[in-house]
Parts: sequence; C-alpha cells; structure tokens
Amino acid sequence: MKLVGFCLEQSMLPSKVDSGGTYRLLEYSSKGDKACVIQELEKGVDLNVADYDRRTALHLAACEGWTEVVVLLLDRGADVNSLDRWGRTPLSDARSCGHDEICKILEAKGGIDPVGDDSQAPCFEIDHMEVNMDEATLIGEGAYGEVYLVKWRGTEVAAKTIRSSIASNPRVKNTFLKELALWQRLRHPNIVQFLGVLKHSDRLIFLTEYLRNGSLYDILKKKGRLDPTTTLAYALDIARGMNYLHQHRPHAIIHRDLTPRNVLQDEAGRLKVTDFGLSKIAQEKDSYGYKMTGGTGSYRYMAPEVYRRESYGKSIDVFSFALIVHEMFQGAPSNRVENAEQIADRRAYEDSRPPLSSFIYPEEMKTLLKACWHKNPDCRPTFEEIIVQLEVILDSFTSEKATKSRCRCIVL
Ligand SMILES: Nc1ncnc2c1ncn2[C@@H]1O[C@H](COP(=O)(O)OP(=O)(O)OP(=O)(O)O)[C@@H](O)[C@H]1O
Repeated sequence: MKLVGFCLEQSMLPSKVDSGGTYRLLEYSSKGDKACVIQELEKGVDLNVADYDRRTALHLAACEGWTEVVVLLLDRGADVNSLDRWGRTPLSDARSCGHDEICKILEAKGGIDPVGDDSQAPCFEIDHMEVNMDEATLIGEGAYGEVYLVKWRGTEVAAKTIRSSIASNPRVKNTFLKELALWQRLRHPNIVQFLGVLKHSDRLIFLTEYLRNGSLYDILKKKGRLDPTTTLAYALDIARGMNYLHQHRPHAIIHRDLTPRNVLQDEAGRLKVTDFGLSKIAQEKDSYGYKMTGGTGSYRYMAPEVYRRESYGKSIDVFSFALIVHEMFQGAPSNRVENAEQIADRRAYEDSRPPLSSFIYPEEMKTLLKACWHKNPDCRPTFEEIIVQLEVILDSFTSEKATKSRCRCIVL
C-alpha cells in the first residue's frame, strides 16, 4: 500500500505506538474472542500482562461476562487476584457487572473481592468527608459545571461538580445518576474511569480518574497540527474506546457528544474518552428550556441527522470521530471563524464537508474519512472496521518510514 503526503521529522514521532500483541490479547479478551486469545497466547504473549491501568486479560473477560475466556485464562494460569489501579480484582468486576457464573468460577479458584459489596450498589457512593473540597484546585469548566483536582484516599482524582440549576431538577438528576451507574460498570484502557458519586454532599459531585495532560482540545491548541504517526495512534485510541462503548451489551452506548474536549490524555500519552451519554442531560435540559451545548463546540462535530433532529444510531459518533481526526491532521477545526451552528447547518442541508488536501492526507486516510462522514449513516464504517483500517495505515506508514530511513543510511 502506498502512502502519500507524509513528511515529518523523526523527533516528532511518539515514543511508542501500541499496536502489538500485548494490546491484542487484552482486546480479544475484552471482546470474548476465544480463538484469537488462544492464538495470542500461543505466540508467547504474557498471560498476566496488564495495561496502563494494570488491567489484565482476566479483568476484561470477567467484566464483559466471557465465561469461556475466563475459564481458558484461569486454566492457563492467569493470576486470579491481580489488582488493577483501582484495587479491583477480576471477581470485583464480575460482581459489579452481575456475572454470577463467572463469580463462582473465580471464587472456586480462590478469587477474592477486596472492594466488597459496595461495587453492587446502583452507583458507588463515597462519603463526602473523604474529599476535602475546600482544598480543591479548579482545573476547568464545562457546560455542566466545574472540574476540580482533589485528593481521595491518597490519589489525585478529578471531581466534577454539577451546577445546581441542573442538579436541582429531580428528573435531570435521576437521568444523570442512571448514566453514572452505567459508566461505573465500564472498564477499558481508552475510557476514563468513573470512581463514584459523593454522598451527602450539598452539591452533585462525582469522581473520575485524573488525566494530567488535559484534553485533546488543549493539546491541539498548544501544539497545532500533529504529525501523522501521532494522529494515527491517537485516532486508534479514540476508536478503541468508542468501539468498546458501541459493542456494550445488551445496549450499545452512544456517546452523542464526541469532541476534542471529551477526549483526555493520561501521563503515558494514551487518549481516553469521557462524558459519554451525558449529553442526554442536555436533551433533558432542552425540554426545560435550556439550549443544546452548541455554544461549547458540539455543533462543530454534530452529525447531519442529529442537527436535523431525525432518528439516529451509533454512526453519529463515527461522523464526529472523522471531524476530530481531520482536526488532528489540520491542527485546528476547519472553518474556525465561522459560527459552529452555521457549519452544522451547511453540513446537514448542503452536504458540506471539510477539504482534504493531498499534501496532508494519505489516500487511504482520505477514503476512510470520506466514508466516516458519509451523508448516509448506513454507509459509515463501524469502529471495529475503522480500527482494522487504521492499523493497516499505521503499519504501512511505519514500515515505509523505516525503509526510507534505511535508504538514507546507505547513501550516507
Ligand atoms: N478527568 C479529568 N482529568 C483532568 N482534567 C479534566 C478531567 N475532566 C475534565 N477535565 C478538564 O476540565 C475541563 C472541563 O471539563 P468538562 O467535562 O466539564 O467540560 P468540557 O468537556 O470541556 O465541555 P462540555 O461539558 O461543555 O462538553 C476539560 O476541558 C478538561 O480540560
């Protein structure tokens, strides 16, 4: 495969692009693909290998309810009580996700659950006395409220406060807590980890892991255009997180507000998706006279069918994803000076799309982006398909670069 238009400095490459066997073992375990898990193990991938959040293949399979994969991993000697960054074992995950059969299997192998019964609560509650909000540092502000950096049980975490104008409405608060209860069940290396909701607080506050490097919006504002390898690695991170949400059972989770502000970066440089489903609250607000969050930038990434208020499905997130990838290649949103609502309007009614210059985009990337922002939602690829295509583009780009640098060595 030939890639055109890439021209970058070696020093701009990220130190590590994670597309190897380790990641695949975790991905296949999370998807319940037993045959592929066996294949990876036979290649010699370490059974107890963990991701940045110290989550192993057994954590992921137990959390997703893949009994056969759990049995396979245990039979091959997986550590039944490995602890992730949040102190959870595979049994803690199986319990909070209600996978009773897997709980029995893990218990029979000596599995313990240090998190205990708390994990079965509808929404994990944390006593507000455990967090001193008077010592909180303001990190940012969004449509729903302020975000603070706080300490909880010795760890730096983010505390998201919800404006009282929103939280005081019982219906909105209920929807919100339901979304959080769903979020607490999700575990994936590319999804921001929810930690719990503060109990007995006069405000509605919830805790998530703290991502030191801020949002993709901040990164693009600081660095401008990203080099193609970084863009492809970041696109893969977002696509993997989104694929996990879309493959959630029994119902797919649609993000509805995928924007660079809702993608955060951890210390290891990995991107994680956050705030999925919370835009439902914006819709609730609508019926109480609030406006959608277009002012915060959401219109810029909005699929035409959402703007036209038609029924929509998972592929609205694919549309937003394409615009984010485009923005990483460009360094800024297209039509920056134009009003976001006007842009959404032209996309919805005139089929307008951002330009794709041959100098910046490899041909395969152009084809992929055009498919992702296709006007017919049914013609857009799924995130599973996008991941496969991005991996091919990244592989061929990396090997083409290696060949080029070898050639340069020979000349020297
Ligand atoms: N878990 C987190 N770790 C570190 N920083 C965070 C975290 N969550 C949010 N932030 C920072 O706080 C800012 C505000 O976040 P918030 O989610 O409230 O709003 P937003 O996503 O920027 O906008 P909107 O809510 O309107 O979509 C973000 O832009 C980000 O820089």
